[in-house]
Amino acid sequence: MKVIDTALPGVRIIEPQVFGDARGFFLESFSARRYREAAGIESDFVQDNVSRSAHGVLRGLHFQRTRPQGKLIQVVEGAVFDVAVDIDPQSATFGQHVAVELSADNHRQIWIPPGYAHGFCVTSDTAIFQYKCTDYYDPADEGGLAWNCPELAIPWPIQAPILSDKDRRHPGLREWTRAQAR
Ligand SMILES: Cc1cn([C@H]2C[C@H](O)[C@@H](COP(=O)(O)OP(=O)(O)O[C@H]3O[C@@H](C)C(=O)[C@@H](O)[C@H]3O)O2)c(=O)[nH]c1=O
Repeated sequence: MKVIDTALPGVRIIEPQVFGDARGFFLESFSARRYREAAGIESDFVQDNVSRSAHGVLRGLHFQRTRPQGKLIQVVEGAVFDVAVDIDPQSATFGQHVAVELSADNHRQIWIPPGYAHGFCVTSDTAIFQYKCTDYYDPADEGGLAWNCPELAIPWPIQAPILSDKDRRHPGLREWTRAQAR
């Protein structure tokens, strides 16, 4: 498998080895020892999630405030534009993002360590999105940032995405940072 570093500390793109034959293909989507040795993922995953979304759906930007989740993400049907944002005010890359296409065709995964905001939008007719998490979901701990915050300047490939009510109400980076400092 191939591991590609990104501009954000610890955020890595992983290309699993794909074994194709006349029947289709096979790949290992996670293996604790190899992902630790090759990609530096030490984590114990405790929760696996699957979501299905239609074209133009955007979920994000999400994080958990006190129990941040590391996420190992892949798409098993369709394609998404996936984004991680550095939300650590002490970080040299605070406010910067990494974006990658994850699709059922390119088999790419992204590893986002705990402490980043994450979101994606669906560029295919539908997408099935699958991810492993290093901590449990806690609705009381959820935080969010506005997907279209001008300071983040994320080049989303979709202009008028379909959002949840919750995702329409998130603050921008500056407002969120100010609220943290209080
Ligand atoms: C995320 C999550 C949601 N839920 C429930 C809560 C709610 O009723 C329903 C839908 O929740 P949401 O609207 O928050 O789902 P969604 O917008 O898909 O949330 C996800 O977005 C992506 C971008 C992430 O990074 C994930 O960590 C997660 O925040 O599912 C769980 O039971 N467990 C979970 O782990």
